[in-house]
Amino acid sequence: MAKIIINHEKVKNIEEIVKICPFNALEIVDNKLEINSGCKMCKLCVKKGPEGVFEFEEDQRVEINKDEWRGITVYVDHHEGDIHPVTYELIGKAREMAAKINHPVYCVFIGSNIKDKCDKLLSYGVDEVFVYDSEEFKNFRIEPYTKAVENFINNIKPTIMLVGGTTLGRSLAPRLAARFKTGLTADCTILDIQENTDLDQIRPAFGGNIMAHIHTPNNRPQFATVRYKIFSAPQEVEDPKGKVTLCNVDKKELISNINVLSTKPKTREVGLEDAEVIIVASRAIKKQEDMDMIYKLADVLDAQVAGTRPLIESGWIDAKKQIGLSGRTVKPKLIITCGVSGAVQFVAGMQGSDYIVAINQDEKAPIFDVAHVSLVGDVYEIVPKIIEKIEQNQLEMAFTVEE
Ligand SMILES: Cc1cc2nc3c(=O)[nH]c(=O)nc-3n(C[C@H](O)[C@H](O)[C@H](O)COP(=O)(O)OP(=O)(O)OC[C@H]3O[C@@H](n4cnc5c(N)ncnc54)[C@H](O)[C@@H]3O)c2cc1C
Repeated sequence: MAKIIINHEKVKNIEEIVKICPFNALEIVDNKLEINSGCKMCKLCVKKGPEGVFEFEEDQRVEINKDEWRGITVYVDHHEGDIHPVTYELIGKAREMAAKINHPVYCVFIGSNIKDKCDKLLSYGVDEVFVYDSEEFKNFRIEPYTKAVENFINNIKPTIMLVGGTTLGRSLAPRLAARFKTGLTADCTILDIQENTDLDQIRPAFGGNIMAHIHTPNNRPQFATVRYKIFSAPQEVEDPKGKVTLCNVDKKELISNINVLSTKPKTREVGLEDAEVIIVASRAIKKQEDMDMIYKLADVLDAQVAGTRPLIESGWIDAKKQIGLSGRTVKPKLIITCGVSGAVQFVAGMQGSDYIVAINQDEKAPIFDVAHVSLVGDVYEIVPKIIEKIEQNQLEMAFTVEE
């Protein structure tokens, strides 16, 4: 890591020097100039400070041998052996990338009494599942789980680690990346691989206004988290050939400061992510009472109702029903957007939907760029017409007439 060094013997006017830093990272401690944790490494002090006081020192970069790191690994996210579907989606992406560089696909599976759950992973075409099955892993506790994955990485040296962007994954992946002093890109929306095994990690940045392309060229493994429903689960293979390898970590290494006294299962809500049909309300809906029209449409299509951020902010819809960059990512079979403009931050959360029907009175609305069916007109006229047609059992007509 790079650092900034202070040559104290060259410091003359200490009060003036501390003013240089716009982040207040320079301070006087016991009459001595110090750099605190507010330092952003902007190097302004080096450029603007008195000559010779500050020096920027970059560590010598140690070249890694990329050939020593083989395999794309998916961390198996589960609760008591019940595997989270994001795991299968990541296996699909891992297989696709592994085929390009001729690497194997691995899973690392940590828990208690989980050995017999490996068949499902193998059925998705995984080459090898590394299982850490022990009483110590009964409940997720960050320290022992980190230790097990650390053990796996040290032994197998995978070039990539893919982790679901779940509550658990978001806790585990950064800790591991820090332990291996390597990069982690959170919430990737696109992943690809280069011939030299560098991972192309693409995700929206700066409020969704740009797509950042991130690489980790000098470190291994490369960590990425991906939210549920970004990728699709692959087809199961007919004749799985992968194998299961049991692994162990010395119990002395599995010390935790967390003692789980009891656990209470939370009843799983059917979230937006699971909906097959979604109706999206937007700022085009003028009054809260008008939401009845949206709920009616949802009712006849057996759909869930979601909203754009302004609607959530108005309090008309629960925050869990927000679609987009700062909300949920969905991939339903059908999504009908009612007056949504199609801001990038919204589209980022739904563009993978199978069939997108968009209603907007502005024919230039960006939502039409991703829509399969574009209905240009007033949402207050079109939605009742769709409801009427569906009630008359003319679902297909509802769209073809207005197309
Ligand atoms: C960091 C950041 C994160 C964000 N995250 C999210 C997010 O997760 N989700 C999200 O939704 N937004 C998010 N936003 C906000 C986003 O930029 C947009 O402001 C928002 O999506 C717009 O919502 P809207 O389409 O309802 O409203 P508007 O953009 O105001 O669009 C209203 C649309 O309604 C149409 N219209 C009006 N009346 C009618 C009518 N009678 N019939 C038909 N059409 C009509 C108009 O033509 C217009 O296109 C985020 C913004 C930032 C900066």
